[in-house]
Amino acid sequence: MQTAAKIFVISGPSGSGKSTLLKRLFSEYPTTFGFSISHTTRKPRPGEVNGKDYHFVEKPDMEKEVEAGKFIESATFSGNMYGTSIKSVEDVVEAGKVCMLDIDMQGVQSVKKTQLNPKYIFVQPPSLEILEQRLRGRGTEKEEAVLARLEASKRELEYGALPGAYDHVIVNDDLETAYNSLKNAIFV
Ligand SMILES: Nc1ncnc2c1ncn2[C@@H]1O[C@H](COP(=O)(O)OP(=O)(O)OP(=O)(O)O)[C@@H](O)[C@H]1O
Repeated sequence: MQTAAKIFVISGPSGSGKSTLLKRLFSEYPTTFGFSISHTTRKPRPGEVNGKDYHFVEKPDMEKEVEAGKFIESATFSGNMYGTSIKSVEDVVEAGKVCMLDIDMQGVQSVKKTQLNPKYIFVQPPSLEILEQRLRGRGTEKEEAVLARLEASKRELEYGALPGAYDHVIVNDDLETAYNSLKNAIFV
C-alpha cells in the first residue's frame, strides 16, 4: 500500500487515543510501519538488546549529541536520559518501513526544524470533558498526573488549532470513524 509520506508524526493530548489508533494500525498492517528506537542512558535490564529495545548510551555522549541538535526530543526521568534521535527515524525509513513518530507538541516543533519532512497528524479528543473521562477511565495515572496531563492538553489543543500546525486533524469521537480518518490521512 502506498503512503502519503515515509514519516508520520502523530500527536495530541495525553488520552486523546494515539496509542489506541496506532495499535489498531499496526495490527492491521503488521509489516508496513515501524517505530524508531529510542536512546537511553539507563542500564539495560536483563534480556534487553542494544539497538533493538534501546540504543544504550553513556550520559556524556548523549548530552553532547542533544547539544549538537541530533535529537528530536529528550527528557530525563529519575536521573536517566531518554530521547529520539533524528537518525533513529531515518533508520526506520532505510529499513523500508514507514516511520510512525508518537510525540508531544514540543517534539512536533522540533521535527519541523529538521529535514525529515513528515506528514503531521493531530488526534483531538471530542471535548476536554471526554478527555478527562477517558484519562480517568484508563486508570493508569494518579490524580496529580491526570491533572497535569489535562493542563498540558490545553496547550496541545491550542497548538493543534493553529492553521498549518498539522496536515490532518482527527477527532477521536467514535473510534471506528477516527480510525478510518487516520487511514485516509496515511494511505494514498
Ligand atoms: N474513540 C474512543 N472512544 C472511547 N474511548 C477511547 C477512544 N479512543 C481511546 N479511548 C480510550 O481512552 C483512553 C486513552 O487512550 P490512549 O491510551 O490511546 O491515549 P494516548 O493518546 O495514547 O495517551 P498517552 O499520550 O497518555 O499515551 C484509553 O483508555 C482508550 O481505551
